[in-house]
Amino acid sequence: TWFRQKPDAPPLMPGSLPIIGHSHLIIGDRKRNHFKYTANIRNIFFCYIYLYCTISVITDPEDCLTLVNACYSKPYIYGFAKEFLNNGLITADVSVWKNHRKLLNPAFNQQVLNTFIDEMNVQSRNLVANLKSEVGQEPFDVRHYLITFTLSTISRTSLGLTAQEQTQIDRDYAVAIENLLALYCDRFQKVWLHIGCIFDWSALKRKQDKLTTTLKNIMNPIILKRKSEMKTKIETTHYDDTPGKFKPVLDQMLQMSHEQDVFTVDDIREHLDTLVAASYDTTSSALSFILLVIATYPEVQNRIYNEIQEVLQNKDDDFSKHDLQKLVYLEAVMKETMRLYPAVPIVARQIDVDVKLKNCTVRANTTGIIGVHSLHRHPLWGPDANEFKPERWLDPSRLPDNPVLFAAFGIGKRNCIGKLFGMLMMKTALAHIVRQYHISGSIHNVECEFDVVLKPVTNQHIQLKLRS
Ligand code: HEM
Repeated sequence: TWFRQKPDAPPLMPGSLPIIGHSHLIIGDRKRNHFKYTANIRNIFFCYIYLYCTISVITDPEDCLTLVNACYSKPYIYGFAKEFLNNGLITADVSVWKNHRKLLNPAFNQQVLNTFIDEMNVQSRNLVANLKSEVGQEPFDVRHYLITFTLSTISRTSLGLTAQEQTQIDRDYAVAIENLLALYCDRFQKVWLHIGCIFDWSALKRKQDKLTTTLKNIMNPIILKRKSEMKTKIETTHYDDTPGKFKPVLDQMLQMSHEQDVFTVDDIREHLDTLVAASYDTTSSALSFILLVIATYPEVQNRIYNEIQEVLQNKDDDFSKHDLQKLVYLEAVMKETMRLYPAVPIVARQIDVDVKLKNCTVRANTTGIIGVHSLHRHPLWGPDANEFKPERWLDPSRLPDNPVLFAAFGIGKRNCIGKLFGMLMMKTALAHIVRQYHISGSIHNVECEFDVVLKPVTNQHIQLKLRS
């Protein structure tokens, strides 16, 4: 109330009642909590407003940029994952984040990513092979196939694992990390467990400790083993540092740690766990939406298929970096889907200092929410902002001038470090799938759930037919 009384305070969202604010809008049965997509987003915003009276949802592109350039901290709920991810980029305090992000940025540049394409092809072929069991069958939920694909690709390229280590990641690590992320969501919804001393005595905390220990016990031996192998190679001058050669992110961090004395073993584990946690749910969810869109529009699917046929000389070859660059229509479809159905529909920042926006001031010690979903359907996209039109991405004059309006990977300096990685991994997988299968289904009646990311959960089934 004190904040709202200030003359330059942000306007209050409609629907607020005295004392209870917007909380009446989130009371309802399970069905109501499974809103259709747009309603679901509204629900999320209300939920936030209910939980934190001092929250501002920002949807003006210039204001969004002003805010993310002024504030790099994350709100306190990110602290739920601190015990597990600590100095990892998502949860790190600003001083550590600035330093580590600068060090890690080169590990995700285009040159390095090009060396990951072979592995992406291998994992995409595995995905296509796994999907074979669904060909000609009833409609099915593709999500768990996509999770397996994403997890294998990210762990192979980040960790460079042996087949045996990879099996453990696919089996034990995947289950534990999924359970841990679900646990954070559970805590988020039980507001009383936000209070540290109450949470510390809860069954949820005991479960969290067990899962965190399991995950640390899987990752730590992998790092220590590789560290000692690398040390031996460096000491015996057998270490191959040829530029352009595949080097997993783990090896890049170990090399930095050796040469610049920067990362501890704990830091490295936290970064690797963060990469897995930040990538597998987001990427598999984005891929689910894209497959659903491709399934919905047969003419779009045909155009993608024809583009693939034109680009590949030998129809069964792997996709090279040049082939992938030429798949411009596929990329347009990916971006347009991420615009209409962003896997991360909101991004949050802790506001550390008063920030003056165009028409109001958001106060220090409150939370700012960047409304990604609203930016993506902003009137600046034109009168067809709510329509699926991939062609707009092929003609720069049809795109809004302000790039902030596409925020699927966040905006500003603390945006997604895996943006290019995610796009490359998804493009390779989609090209392999569309080349092999004809997909049918519909996105129109899909209902979504929002936990860590937004994902399709009802009416999301697709069907596959082998292409002749
Ligand atoms: C389609 C796939 C993906 C989507 C939609 C996505 C989206 C996002 C978004 C919206 C953020 C938050 C930015 C912010 O707070 O402003 C983020 C952060 C992050 N993402 Fe992604 N991401 C994807 C894939 C990946 C992949 C493949 C990786 C790893 C290789 C990754 C690693 C990260 C990390 C480490 C952060 C934290 C960055 C920081 O705070 O410096 N993401 N991502």
